[in-house]
Order: sequence, then C-alpha cells, then structure tokens
Amino acid sequence: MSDTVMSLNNVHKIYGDFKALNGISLKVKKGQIFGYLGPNGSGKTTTIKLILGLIKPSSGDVRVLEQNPYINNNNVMQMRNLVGAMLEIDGLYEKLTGLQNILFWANLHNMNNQRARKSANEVIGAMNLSKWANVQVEKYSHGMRKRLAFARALVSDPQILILDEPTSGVDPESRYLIREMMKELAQNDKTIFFSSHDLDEVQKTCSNIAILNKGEVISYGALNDILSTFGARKLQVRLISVEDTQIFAKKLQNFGYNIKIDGQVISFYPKKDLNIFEIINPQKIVDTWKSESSLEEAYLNLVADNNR
Ligand SMILES: Nc1ncnc2c1ncn2[C@@H]1O[C@H](COP(=O)(O)OP(=O)(O)OP(=O)(O)O)[C@@H](O)[C@H]1O
Repeated sequence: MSDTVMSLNNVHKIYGDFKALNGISLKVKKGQIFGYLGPNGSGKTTTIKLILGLIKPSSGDVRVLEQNPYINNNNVMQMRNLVGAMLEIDGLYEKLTGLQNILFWANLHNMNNQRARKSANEVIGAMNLSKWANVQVEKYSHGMRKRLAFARALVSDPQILILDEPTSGVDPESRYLIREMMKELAQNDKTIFFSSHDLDEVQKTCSNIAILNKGEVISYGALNDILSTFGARKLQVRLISVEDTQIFAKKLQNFGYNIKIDGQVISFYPKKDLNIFEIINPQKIVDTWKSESSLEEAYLNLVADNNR
C-alpha cells in the first residue's frame, strides 16, 4: 500500500456560480503534520468537508485511505472509523458532561464499553480536563470546549486526524497541549491535516503545508523547502543614513513592493528583473545580504503576489 493516506486530484467545488475550489490537487502522506493555510474564504473548510465526505465535489477525485469518502459502503464505513475530526462548530451536547460526550462518540465508533471508558479517561486526562469530566459542557469555557472536541476526535485512536482551526481562540496552555499532542501522534505514525490562521503555530508544528488562495493551491510542499526557497529571495539592504533609507523605501513602494524597515535596514522580496543599483546610488548602500524567511513573511508575500 502506498504511504499516501489522503489525496485530492483536480478537485472543483462550485456553489451556484461561485467557484469555492478551482482544481485543487494535494497528497498527504502517513505521519505528516500537514498545515492547510489561506485567507478567510479561500476554501479551507470546504476542502475539509470534502475530505470528510460531508459534501460532494463538483468534479475531481477525493480519496481517504484509498476510499471515496462521499460514498456509503462497508469499506468507507471502515475507513471512517480510522478518521477523527474536529470542525469549527464543535457539535458538543451542552447538557451532557464532557465524559458523556466522549462516550457517546466512542459508542458511534462501535467501541466496547470497557475500551471506551479507558480511552475516554485517557484523552480527557491528556487534555487536562479530568476535573471537569463530570461537568455539563454548557459550563465549559471556549478553550475547554476546544480541548474536549480535540479529545473526542482522539478517543477512537484514529489513524488520521482532520482538524479545522483546532487552536483558534484558545489560551496558550490549551494551544500548547494540542500542539504537543499533535507532535506525539505524528511520532506514532498518525497523520494530521489541519487548517489554521496561526502561522507561528504552523511553523512550530508542521512538516508539510499547502497555501490556498481564492480556491487554488499557490504553494505546496515540505515546510523547510518552502521556507528556504523563499528565504533565498529575501534581500536586506543597509543604507548609510535614515534619509537615504526613506528615499529607497519610497522608491521600492512605488514599484509595488511590501517592505519592512528596521533602523537603516530595508528588507523585501525583489522580483528577478529588479536591479537595485538602478534605483539607488550604490554609494548610499553600506551592505546587502540574504536572510531567513519566517512562514508569516513567505505566506504574506505569496498571497500578495497571487493577488496582484
Ligand atoms: N454552502 C455554501 N454555499 C455557498 N457558498 C459557500 C458555501 N460554503 C462556503 N461557501 C463559500 O465558499 C468560500 C470558501 O469558504 P470556506 O468556508 O471553505 O473558506 P475558509 O477558507 O474555510 O474560510 P475561513 O478562514 O473564513 O474559515 C467562501 O466564499 C464561502 O462564502
């Protein structure tokens, strides 16, 4: 069997006359923590719903563990038992306790009572919710609900976890717990696919990413490859005076560049055809160098380039 556990091949999703996804192709391999990024409305949740079989693609092929998740047959039912999910709307039952919510889910996954109880207590403990296990969910804070929804996704010991913005709006403690749990799962060969707007988090957690913009994948691959390709493009220029820094900054902005100024240093991502010595007197430049790029810089510039 191939080590690809999920794939999308030229997937389109059209709502009325609006193209939410416009030919997405992706592969996610076993053991990867795969970050799915993109501005609001770029199609992340739509992709996640397709992967979970909650909606049907307009065209193209979606596979999870070699199955088409939208079809109902025995193979797909078995596949679903190997997938844990956490959506933005958590679907927790308010009047049930945290433990009851998880046991209910375990029951849907056909776990026997003994295994369900053991596993439920473990995942509740791992998410630091043991003291709240017997409290109704309506009394939980937002961060606690997120941790409980994450625990619920884990209870059946899934091979694949699909998470839609698992850490949005949670406190640093919950964020840390969820992040560390993701890393531990990946070390045990589980695969995690999650959408996020938290680029720092994605940089700390993911092995692979895809960046989506307006329903299209604009960057996709190993995070380190994307950062080093992008970092190689970042240029820093130190000028001899604050005044010269301002003049150079203005010229670059007139050319449409996003720049960052730190004292007398300007950093930006030059296009191939730019010769900086044609727009600033070389004698005004003290030094130029290339430097590392953060995911945030890579993301902002990739999306801006794509929107131009
Ligand atoms: N059922 C629907 N009917 C019509 N349009 C929809 C439907 N669901 C989503 N869309 C549209 O498809 C686009 C993609 O939505 P989606 O929720 O996938 O974006 P997203 O990347 O998850 O956004 P966010 O970061 O804000 O959660 C949006 O423009 C949205 O309005």
